[in-house]
Amino acid sequence: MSIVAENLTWGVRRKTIVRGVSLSAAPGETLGLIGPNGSGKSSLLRLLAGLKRPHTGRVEIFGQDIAQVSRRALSQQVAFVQQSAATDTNVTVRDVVRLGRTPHRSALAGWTAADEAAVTTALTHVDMLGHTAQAWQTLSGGERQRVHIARALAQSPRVMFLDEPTNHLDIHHQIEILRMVRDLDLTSIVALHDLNLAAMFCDRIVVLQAGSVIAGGSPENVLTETLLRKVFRVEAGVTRSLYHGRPHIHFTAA
Ligand SMILES: Nc1ncnc2c1ncn2[C@@H]1O[C@H](COP(=O)(O)OP(=O)(O)OP(=O)(O)O)[C@@H](O)[C@H]1O
Repeated sequence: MSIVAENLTWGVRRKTIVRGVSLSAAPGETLGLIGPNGSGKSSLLRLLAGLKRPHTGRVEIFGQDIAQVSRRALSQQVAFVQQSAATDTNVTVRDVVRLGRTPHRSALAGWTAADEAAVTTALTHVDMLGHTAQAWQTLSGGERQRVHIARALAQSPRVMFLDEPTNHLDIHHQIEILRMVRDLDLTSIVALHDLNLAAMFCDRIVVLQAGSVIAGGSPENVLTETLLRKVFRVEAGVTRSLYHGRPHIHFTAA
């Protein structure tokens, strides 16, 4: 397994936010994390990426307990695309993406051709090569999001955590980014609000409710009308799409 989490619990003061979560992801798998607002998706991703320490439980990435690994060693393997991540203002798009190479560079070595190639490939993947020299603060919301994804890709991670990566993106780029995440040769766990996109692009889906995993499995097995009613409080019909063969959710407007 690429990622194994066992019995993760975390909270603040008397509030438990992540409750006994166990999950795993196989090499190359795209695992979707869904759940209502406040169900603990971002908190869980931060635990998995080692940005927060769990109160109980452990996370292993490629067999190593992340609590025992240095931050630098961890960031050579793991990239995290956070929700609305801030970036210093007086920098270009290229500068932001170059930061992704930091974990792979030593204090003595200069900027290498391999670093340059990783940056160019990452910018190409997110369709931002034409904006390389543009000032970060002049980008649109969706362009900023794509540049943050490029920074994570430039890190050449083996595992990627993405928190709502399709926020701010138009439908073309939502589909392009998720297709890319699915097709990249790395393991990813991605929090998504759009359940139809989760159905289309995730190999498996884990459902969080009030900090606990209440369902997990293939999109077909997880995205049922009963679950949508119980967890998301919506009435919906689920059919098999004629276009991609995955479940498609039809919400009622009445
Ligand atoms: N540091 C903190 N202090 C207090 N409460 C917190 C803290 N971090 C998270 N929470 C609370 O924990 C709950 C889960 O938050 P989290 O951001 O993990 O949920 P989420 O599923 O990602 O939500 P959304 O879908 O709205 O992004 C929320 O009620 C949030 O207010």
